[in-house]
Amino acid sequence: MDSFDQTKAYAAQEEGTAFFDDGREIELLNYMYRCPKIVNKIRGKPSQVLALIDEFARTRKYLMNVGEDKGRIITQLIAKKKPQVMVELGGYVGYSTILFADAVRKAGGTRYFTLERSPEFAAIIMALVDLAGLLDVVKVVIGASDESIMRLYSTGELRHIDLLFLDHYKPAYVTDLKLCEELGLITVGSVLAADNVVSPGNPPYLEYVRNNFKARREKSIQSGVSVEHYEERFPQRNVTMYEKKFPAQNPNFASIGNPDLVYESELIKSFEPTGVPHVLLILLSIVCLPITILIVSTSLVIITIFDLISTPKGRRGTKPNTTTKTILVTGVSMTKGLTIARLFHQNTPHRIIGADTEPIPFAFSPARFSRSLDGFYKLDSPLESGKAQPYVMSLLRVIGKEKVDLWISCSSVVSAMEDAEVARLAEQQFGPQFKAVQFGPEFIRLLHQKDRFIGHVQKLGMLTPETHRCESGQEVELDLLLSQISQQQEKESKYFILKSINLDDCSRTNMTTRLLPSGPASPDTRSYIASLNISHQNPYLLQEYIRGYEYCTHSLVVRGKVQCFVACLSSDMLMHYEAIASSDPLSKAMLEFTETVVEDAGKSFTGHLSFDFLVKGEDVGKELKLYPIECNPRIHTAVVLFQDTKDLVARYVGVLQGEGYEAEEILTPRPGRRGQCYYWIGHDLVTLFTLPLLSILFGHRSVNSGFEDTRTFFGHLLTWKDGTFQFWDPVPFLMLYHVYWPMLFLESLRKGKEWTRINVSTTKVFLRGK
Ligand SMILES: C[S@@+](CC[C@H](N)C(=O)[O-])C[C@H]1O[C@@H](n2cnc3c(N)ncnc32)[C@H](O)[C@@H]1O
Repeated sequence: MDSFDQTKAYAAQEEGTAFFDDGREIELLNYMYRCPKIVNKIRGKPSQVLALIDEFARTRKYLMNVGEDKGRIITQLIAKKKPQVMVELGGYVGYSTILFADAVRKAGGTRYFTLERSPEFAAIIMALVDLAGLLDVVKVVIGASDESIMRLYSTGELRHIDLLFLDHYKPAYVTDLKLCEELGLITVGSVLAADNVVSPGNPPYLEYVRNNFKARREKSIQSGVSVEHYEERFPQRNVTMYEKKFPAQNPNFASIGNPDLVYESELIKSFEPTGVPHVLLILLSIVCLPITILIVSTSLVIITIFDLISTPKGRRGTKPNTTTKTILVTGVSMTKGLTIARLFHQNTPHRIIGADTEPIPFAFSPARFSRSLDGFYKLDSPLESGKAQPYVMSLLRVIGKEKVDLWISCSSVVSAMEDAEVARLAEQQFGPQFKAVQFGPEFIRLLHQKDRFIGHVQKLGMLTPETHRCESGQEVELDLLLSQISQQQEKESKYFILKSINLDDCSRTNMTTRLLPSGPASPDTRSYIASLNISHQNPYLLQEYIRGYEYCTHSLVVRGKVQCFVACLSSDMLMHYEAIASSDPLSKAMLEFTETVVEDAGKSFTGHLSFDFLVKGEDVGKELKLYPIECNPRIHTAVVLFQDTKDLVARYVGVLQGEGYEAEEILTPRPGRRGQCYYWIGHDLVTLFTLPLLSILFGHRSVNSGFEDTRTFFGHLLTWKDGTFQFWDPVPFLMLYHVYWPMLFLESLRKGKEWTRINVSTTKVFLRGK
């Protein structure tokens, strides 16, 4: 972001409410018209009218205008989105009206509505808009915003809003937005720009536009169509700001909004989890270090005493005998791998070897320090070298050197194909005594790629979202059109999203998705499609957008039989996992789907398998419809739900035993002492504790809403289970938060990169270059 030019600063904003409506607006009007020569010079020239308003605000009195800096962000948005119709809530003296209406006209737009409650201010807007020569596009609408919206809608003057700028009474942002949604003025493709949502803050607005479909649906069911008041969630000064001028600011219309609309949101100048400065996170790690040391040393002392007084159960020091096997677990830096290694350590006499890549020197894998491992190997990363060979070779070397009997592959998406190749090569090289929990290359090729997987599910005769593989922008447009023609009988119109087929999970997080309506592509849709550079080398999947909850599953398959299974609500961003009861019809339906895929694959199918589904019809009495959207033929973090299920190891050991040893009954997670909810404290500490606290401190959030998050944080701390911390094996936790992450943050600081997303459970950080 460019730095702010101090010479352009407005006069300081006066304390209290006396920074507007004290005669200064009329003073401004006189200032603008004080000299006929100046008036003639600036008439019809919006930029010069704005320059004179800026001059007044700099040299005379402060004005609560959007200003040059923030104004530029919106004019750039206008140039990009080219709205035909733009609406502004809160016009004041017309600064933003002139700036944006000029930009809209230049971008080919035809109408700019500015809604201003004060008749005096509205009169000033009219006078200045006239001076700027913009009366042909601008319509000044006097009255409370919701009444004006309703009137413009019912008279037919306003049918659709392409761009909505919210800059009026903060508690009315959500109620007005909902009204626009319900009236169909805001639809898919509409763009919202809201001022002051970060500072002084507008939590209800941010919450509303950022809620996913599920949260919006729940919220809309809870609040129904009652008139919502958000005043208590704002600092007093935001609520009373216009009190003198408009004593009552209650919403006049109860609106449910349109819960089916999901917004993409972007914060400019933010205090959000995404991109929290590395320094802050390093500081947090330092501040928490004494507490972690206290907890870890206490558990170490207790374990040592316990080990001394009890008959040693551990296998360290005991000589391996013929029944002791060597188990290799890859991906042990991630919670999923560590969970498997720990379960083996606690419940079998076998030797456990861990292996994983380490992104930079000194960012030691936390698993190196786990009591569960008898050895650790660093693998060459396929990401760093850009080649599969070094990774494959390093893994084969470990298998050979350690004479591994069973390899449990828990690696991540970046080595999906490589792991399958290692399994094939190792079976050839080390003979039938070597076994792997890893599907072979033929299965990975079928399931890993999104389009092949959907095709395969269709072949099995199961439901899928409408999906098209597209190798050019024209193909996308044609498919959107054909879809509309084929669905003319249906009441509901379909929306689509575009997913890159080549992108892996890491790149996917940086991808912005847009909802595309079926039918002829609008210029906006067309330019979005063009921006993706879809080609034969860069194919995309045009997939029907299913409005529903997203679920994921995890299963272990041995020789074509499902051995363990769990389903939960997708929680990629929240990092909270809670199992759905195996008796739940939804869980049963997902298991049935899994079994159909597994059965089709036959007896050579051994590995971890997980699916992502979107689900429609969960309401009582409706037909449940599962739409598989992706298959991940590898272990899922949801395996953490098996942390207290010791029978799981027997299912893995079954791989070493011959055919016929597979259990008939499918294992589901056994609830631990703290139930079946897992979280990662590092994630919650930042998102639910530190950031809300900082936001309150900087006045970005009201105390009430900030404390709501803090309460949730303590609730998790007391009743949920951390994915990494185990009392008998506490050092990986210490290393994760006080060595691994700080090293990674220091490295990204050195490289000048910002992070966009952190996954504490998989120890992955996604960076964006500056
Ligand atoms: C921050 S100022 C707008 C500044 C303006 N957008 C600009 O940048 O030049 C907020 C304006 O919203 C108006 N306002 C407050 N409550 C309103 C409501 N319910 N409906 C319409 N306007 C309202 C106030 O009178 C004030 O003029």
